[in-house]
Amino acid sequence: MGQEGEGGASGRGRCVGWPALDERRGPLQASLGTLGQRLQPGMADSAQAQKLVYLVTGGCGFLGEHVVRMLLQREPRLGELRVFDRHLGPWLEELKTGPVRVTAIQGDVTEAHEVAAAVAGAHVVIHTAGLVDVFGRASPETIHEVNVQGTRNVIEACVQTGTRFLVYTSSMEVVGPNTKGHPFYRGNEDTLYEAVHRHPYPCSKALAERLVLEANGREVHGGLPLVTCALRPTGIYGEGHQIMRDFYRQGLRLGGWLFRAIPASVEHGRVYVGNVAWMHVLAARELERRAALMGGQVYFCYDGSPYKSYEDFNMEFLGPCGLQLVGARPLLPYWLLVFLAALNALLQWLLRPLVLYAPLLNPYTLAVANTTFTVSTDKAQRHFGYEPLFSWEDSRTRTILWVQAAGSSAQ
Ligand SMILES: NC(=O)C1=CN([C@@H]2O[C@H](COP(=O)(O)OP(=O)(O)OC[C@H]3O[C@@H](n4cnc5c(N)ncnc54)[C@H](O)[C@@H]3O)[C@@H](O)[C@H]2O)C=CC1
Ligand SMILES: C[C@H](CCCC(C)(C)O)[C@H]1CC[C@H]2[C@@H]3[C@H](O)CC4=CC(=O)CC[C@]4(C)[C@H]3CC[C@]12C
Repeated sequence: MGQEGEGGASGRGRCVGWPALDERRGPLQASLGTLGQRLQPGMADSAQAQKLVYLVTGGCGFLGEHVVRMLLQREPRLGELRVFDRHLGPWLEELKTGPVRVTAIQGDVTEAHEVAAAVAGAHVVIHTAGLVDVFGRASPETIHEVNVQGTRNVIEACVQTGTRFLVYTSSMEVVGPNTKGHPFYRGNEDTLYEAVHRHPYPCSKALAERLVLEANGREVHGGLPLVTCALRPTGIYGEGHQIMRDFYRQGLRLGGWLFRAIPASVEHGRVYVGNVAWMHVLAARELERRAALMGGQVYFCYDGSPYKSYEDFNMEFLGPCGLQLVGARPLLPYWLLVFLAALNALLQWLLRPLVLYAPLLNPYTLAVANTTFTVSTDKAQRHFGYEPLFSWEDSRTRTILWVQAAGSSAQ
């Protein structure tokens, strides 16, 4: 296991009301058969020029697409790129004409045999697939199944087939904000914080992250050790960010106005998607060479994005697109927001048999938006030489251009 991060913001908090890890064992072991004997990949004995097979799960999602494109642009050792997702994007077709073999695999991470087939023969797995739901769209069981059991299936597939390097997309949410609303101010991977989760999403990410870190050092098929690490993005923004697009459309519907709900003093950690993708690519590349240092470690994702409240940060992009945020202070008292959030939760529960009611405001999203959570760390730089690829100015410009295009295409 790793040498850093013990006892700090390690995400080994409590998931209130959730099953312990060992209660759900995956069926992969049984279903694999002789799959693991087909290929025995390992970068340790690879010649310098050997081309590598990468697998990106969730490769058609917001982050996954950026990871896929980043690998194609910036990973010279890439020989084949497997993109695994439940829903494949049409944009994948254009990538198939390039020099690197791109294999699109439609599959479900909860299906152990599908994961095993995709992993077999891969040198590196970047596991970004996940169910990102803090709005109550999916059931807690489904979130657990995809995020925890899906991750377990990925780990078991690596072990069975001999894949040695696994990078997991975790989340800041494995640390907090916690249910008590304690601020996490410019914290790092070692900052002490009481991680207590009640919501299914952070619970599932925390459990999955633990699985990944505990799998570090396990012997994979062929006898070599598995090397794993977890990256924890804060709130990701950039091209493809659906919530940003939704806020833009909402603002347009309201005649160009958005109304402040959260005090400007509440700082929220944000990181540009291109930099998060770059961090994944670098971590995956360096895992072999720096296995002793990086194995079993967690890294927050960070870049030069400014510390601001969630709404003020969004205005960095929505402002240049013509929207205005009304109010230097929240227009509604906080108790009223709490009441409205609770009302939304009640309505969601009452209406569930008839219709899915899943507004942005609920007790959980309000608590997250209203709690300071920012990171300040250089661990990724120290461990694997990460420097942001995109400056804040680049990230901002790229995001503005995307919001403008995405917003106008909806009109
Ligand atoms: N969006 C954010 O601000 C943050 C996201 N993350 C993590 O980053 C990862 C990617 O998130 P996003 O790109 O934002 O979400 P996304 O929803 O855009 O992408 C997730 C992808 O996973 C795929 N997927 C979902 N269930 C699957 C299944 N059962 N089998 C196969 N594929 C499946 C989806 O089809 C989708 O393409 C997730 O693991 C999430 O927890 C972490 C921190 C912040
Ligand atoms: C939707 C929230 C903002 C609405 C607040 C309102 C209704 C008062 O205007 C978003 C505020 C913070 C976001 C979350 C945060 O960025 C951390 C996340 C990490 C993840 O791993 C997944 C996404 C998210 C939970 C993100 C979701 C939207 C917010 C709650």
